[in-house]
Amino acid sequence: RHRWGSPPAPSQLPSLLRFNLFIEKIVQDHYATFNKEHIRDITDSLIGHCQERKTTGEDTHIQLSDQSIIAIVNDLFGAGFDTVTTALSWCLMYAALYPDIQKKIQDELDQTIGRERRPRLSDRGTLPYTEAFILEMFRHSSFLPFTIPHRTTKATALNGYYIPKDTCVFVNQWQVNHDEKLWQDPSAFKPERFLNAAGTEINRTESDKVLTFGLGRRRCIGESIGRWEVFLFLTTLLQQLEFSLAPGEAVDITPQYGLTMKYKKCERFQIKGRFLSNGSP
Ligand code: HEM
Repeated sequence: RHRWGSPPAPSQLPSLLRFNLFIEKIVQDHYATFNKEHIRDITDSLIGHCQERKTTGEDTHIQLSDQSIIAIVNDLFGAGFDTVTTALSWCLMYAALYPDIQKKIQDELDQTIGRERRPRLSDRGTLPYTEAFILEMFRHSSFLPFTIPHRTTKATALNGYYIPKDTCVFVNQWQVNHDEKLWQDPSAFKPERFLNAAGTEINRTESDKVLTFGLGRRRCIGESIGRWEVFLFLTTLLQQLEFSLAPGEAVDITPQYGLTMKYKKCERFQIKGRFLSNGSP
């Protein structure tokens, strides 16, 4: 089965097979080294859950087969890997395109965390400009333009629209994130739009309008971990490194249509260490 529902095109099969084998091997390695006293990650936790049910003889209907464990790990990798790496690549692109904005993030990191230690998850509430930048990256790129297609299980009405049973429904997140009725100058990249006037706090009314993780019962289950990952990787990178466009590098950030949209062209960034006295990479 293709990651998110639709059947794979024949050209995708080899990489999908490789992906499945890759996950299968991870699960096998976990089985081989499993120790219920030392749960290392979600794969261990699923195996533990499975074995516990086997030994206690609990309701076998809910028992997970080994094959389902592979499928669940597969889904989590599939849904959680490309999304977070795509978010990070857009973060770096906006940082390189807007050096002043990148500098504001780095000033905030220098003032709040300093240079002696690496950023931690617990720093997140103390870096409003960085948080505003991440929100603006999600809004402006809208790299997941649509949510997963779902099907109505019964006829319903929404905002005065009648939707028959068995209709395919999904949300156009890109439209919401660029709606001129909701946003001032939606095509501009402005992290400040999410800050209060003093620049010290996130304006929750504005941030709640950004649509990135879907809506309702089938919204993303990895939202929280996804936001934390983007925060931690981005702050760790920008604390240490400065990203810029390489001279003569052809850059085209037109999003390429797909499940997650990547920018069209940028082969490399120029990267400098921030703490090296001669500034060399
Ligand atoms: C920046 C990161 C991420 C973004 C933007 C994102 C976005 C989304 C979106 C738009 C959906 C579809 C929601 C809908 O159809 O209404 C979704 C579903 C899902 N996401 Fe994420 N996601 C991210 C990270 C993750 C991570 C890290 C995981 C797992 C650890 C994950 C697991 C899932 C799963 C399992 C679903 C399907 C949920 C269901 O059908 O009930 N996602 N995600």
